[in-house]
Amino acid sequence: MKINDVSYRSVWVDPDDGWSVRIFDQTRLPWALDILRLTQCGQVAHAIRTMQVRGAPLIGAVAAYGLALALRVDASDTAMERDAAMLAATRPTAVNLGWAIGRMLTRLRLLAPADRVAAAYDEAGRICDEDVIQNEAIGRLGLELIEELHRARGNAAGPVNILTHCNAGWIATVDWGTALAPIYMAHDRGIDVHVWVDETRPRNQGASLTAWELGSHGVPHTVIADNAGGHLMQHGKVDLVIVGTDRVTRNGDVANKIGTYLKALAAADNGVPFWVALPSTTIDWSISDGVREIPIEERASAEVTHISGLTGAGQVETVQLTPQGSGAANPAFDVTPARLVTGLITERGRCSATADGLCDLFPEYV
Ligand SMILES: CSC[C@@H](O)[C@@H](O)C(=O)COP(=O)(O)O
Repeated sequence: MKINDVSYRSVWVDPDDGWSVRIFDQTRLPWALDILRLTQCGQVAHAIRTMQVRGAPLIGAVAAYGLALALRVDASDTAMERDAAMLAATRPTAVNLGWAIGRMLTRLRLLAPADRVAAAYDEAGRICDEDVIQNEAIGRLGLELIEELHRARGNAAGPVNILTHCNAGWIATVDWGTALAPIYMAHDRGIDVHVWVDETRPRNQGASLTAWELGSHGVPHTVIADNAGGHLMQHGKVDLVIVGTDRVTRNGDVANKIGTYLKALAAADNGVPFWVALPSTTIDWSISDGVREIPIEERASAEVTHISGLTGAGQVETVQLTPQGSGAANPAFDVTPARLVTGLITERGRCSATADGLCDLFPEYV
């Protein structure tokens, strides 16, 4: 995607030195566009844990480069296995992280230590390139959905109103995004779209990241408090919900940012289609029951008790919202049962959120 007419991916190898890894510091967006240079595996782990990089596909891609950085220091079997396990444990819910590390190890274990660094950069690059191709395909296939809705409503009916939660845009992936890819393509084709952006407490990925992305691309959008979606749906102001996901079970249960489940309930109650966009790297074929089997990340309570923003003087400031002594819990994801999901948009096509639907598209996993 472009920022100020310059094309970027959300992770890349520094072209000047050919080995260090560049990312945007997403904890500074939308207030500052800081590009970080990562030179050590430990820095990559820190970036993932502190959410300088976040979003399921992106943390997998960045962790892959983290392993390449680790191998530059020590490419022995013991060190490689240790560093891979450390990177894989940085965040528990998004399956893309374990998938990317597993794919790296599958290739690297076959090689002598001396051959591992070059192969690791090559494999991490492939993971990134494939992510871009998959997300572009999701964009095209999701665009058909928006076009169908647009045709059914007729041009005079005003914009197609789409609600999204958290940030499943290009900075949550290597490029394009998942939930936002169809929206970018619809907008680029001249379809009148408007996005309701859930603020997505506690870390506000909607208010800060999705709003920034959509604004930078010129897509009309409105930020809403997390609790507003149900009301808007009751009043016919949402035509479609599209969200991303961090892990989908083989029967179509969907883990995504905390609050997604409540949006799915409200959508079901109001007959609003609720679609989930994902690359196949987000499917966990080993589990079926999302509520029982998907590990849900519990993050620091300070993310709930405090909030950051820009002061009138242009400084980023963090302030406390809660009284001293009030405890806070911070489950970072929830699971939307498959029965509440209208369908899944993958790089191979759209399907129902069922084992049959997924297996028809991905027969190699039956
Ligand atoms: C294309 S990204 C899909 C999900 O990763 C996204 O919706 C999400 O929940 C991200 O959570 P985050 O905690 O910001 O990493």
